[in-house]
Parts: sequence; C-alpha cells; structure tokens
Amino acid sequence: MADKIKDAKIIFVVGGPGSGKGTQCEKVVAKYGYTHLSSGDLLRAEVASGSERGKTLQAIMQKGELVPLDTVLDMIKDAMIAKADVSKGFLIDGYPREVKQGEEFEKKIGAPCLLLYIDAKGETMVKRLMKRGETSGRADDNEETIKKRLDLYYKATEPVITFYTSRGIVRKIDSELPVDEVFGHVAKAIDDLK
Ligand SMILES: Nc1nc2c(ncn2[C@@H]2O[C@H](COP(=O)(O)OP(=O)(O)OP(=O)(O)O)[C@@H](O)[C@H]2O)c(=O)[nH]1
Ligand SMILES: Nc1ccn([C@@H]2O[C@H](COP(=O)(O)OP(=O)(O)O)[C@@H](O)[C@H]2O)c(=O)n1
Ligand SMILES: [Mg+2]
Repeated sequence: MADKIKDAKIIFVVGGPGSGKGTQCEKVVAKYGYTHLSSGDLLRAEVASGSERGKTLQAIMQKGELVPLDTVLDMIKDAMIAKADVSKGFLIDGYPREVKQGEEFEKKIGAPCLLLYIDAKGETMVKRLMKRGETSGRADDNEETIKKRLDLYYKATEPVITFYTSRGIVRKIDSELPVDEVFGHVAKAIDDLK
C-alpha cells in the first residue's frame, strides 16, 4: 500500500464548515484530474447504506461531533488503495480535523506535500451553510448543528493549520472572493508544486 501511493501527491484540504472545500475540489478535479476524497462524503455514503455502523455515524454527525479517528482513516485508506493505480494525486477534503488525525494519517499512509487552507469568516460560513441547507438535505445543515461544527472547527481543526505551517506546506486561500477567483489562487498553489 505505502508503495503503491508513494509517488502520488497528497494534498490536504482544510477549512471550516461551508468554507468552500468541496466547491474548490470539484474544480481541481476538472483541471488536474486528481482524485477527490471527501471524508464527510465517505461517511455520508456509509450512513446512506443503512449499515449498523452507518447508524452510529449518523448520530454523531447529526450532533456535529467527530467520528472516531480509526473509522474515517480506514475509509480514506480503502478509497485511496482503490484508486492508487490510476491516480496522479489525492485531494483529501475535510481531513485532518485534529492534529492527531494528521499524525495517524502520516503513519499509515504518507505525508502531504501541500495543505490548502480554505479560509472564510465565521459569519460567511454560517450564511453559506444556511443557504445550502435549503436544498442539501444534509441533516447537519441546520442552525444548531452549524454552530457546533464551527466551534469544533476553531477548537480542534485550527491547530492542524498551525502544526503544518511549521512544516512550511500551508497555502492560505481567501475564500471570501468569488469562486473562480478563489480557484485562481488554488491553481497557483498546485502549479507551484511542480
Ligand atoms: N460566494 C461564494 N460562495 C461559495 C464559495 N465557495 C462555496 N460557496 C458556497 O458555499 C456553500 C458551501 O460550499 P461547499 O463547497 O459545500 O463547502 P465545504 O467546505 O465543502 O463544506 P462542508 O461540506 O460542510 O465541509 C455552497 O453552497 C457553495 O455554493 C465562494 O468562493 N464564494
Ligand atoms: N474527518 C472527519 C470528517 C467528517 N466528520 C464528520 O462528518 C461531518 C460532516 O463533515 P464535512 O466535512 O462533510 O462537513 P463540515 O463539517 O466540514 O461542514 C462532521 O461534522 C463530522 O461529524 C468527522 O467526524 N471526521
Ligand atoms: Mg464538503
């Protein structure tokens, strides 16, 4: 496994709930052909399958809390293995959520070459999520859960950015701009890898 994905680029995409991680990842896939793995989407797929594990996950996600580290990491790892032969690079969206998640990822899979820090103001994120909630059908796109996700982001996930900043791989992207301008900065960060 470690061998198989040794040469693939690994990019962490980190930012608050509703900051625009998924939106930017979609555009990266279109331009660069990278493999997009959203940890939230993987978890939601497990919930949708109706499995026992999915039921446990649903309760946690509904509350805006973090699911156990091993659960998410195993899902990401399986998804990476499945694509290892064809992938030029991996966008790991919504992970790590806490420093420990990053450390375990590196032990079991490998080191990221870049962390895209998608940055928007708290009030912007809440506004976007309330709007998305009108149509997303996501059980966690409601005012109460959004607030909890945001609190947890500031408490647990921002330290992740500090941690990788000290390693010199963080590119902070202003996500208050229109989507295409934000993407211009994202693309620049990726082009600078080469
Ligand atoms: N104006 C503006 N809206 C954006 C931008 N990026 C995303 N949005 C909107 O904000 C909402 C959230 O964007 P997502 O890409 O789903 O955000 P996310 O970071 O993946 O959010 P989670 O899945 O909750 O982690 C969507 O409804 C987007 O249309 C942006 O750069 N500018
Ligand atoms: N690495 C992860 C990713 C998501 N999750 C859970 O899945 C939910 C949705 O994640 P997401 O990345 O789609 O959305 P945001 O919370 O970033 O808006 C989170 O609120 C957590 O409950 C997690 O526990 N660990
Ligand atoms: Mg998302």
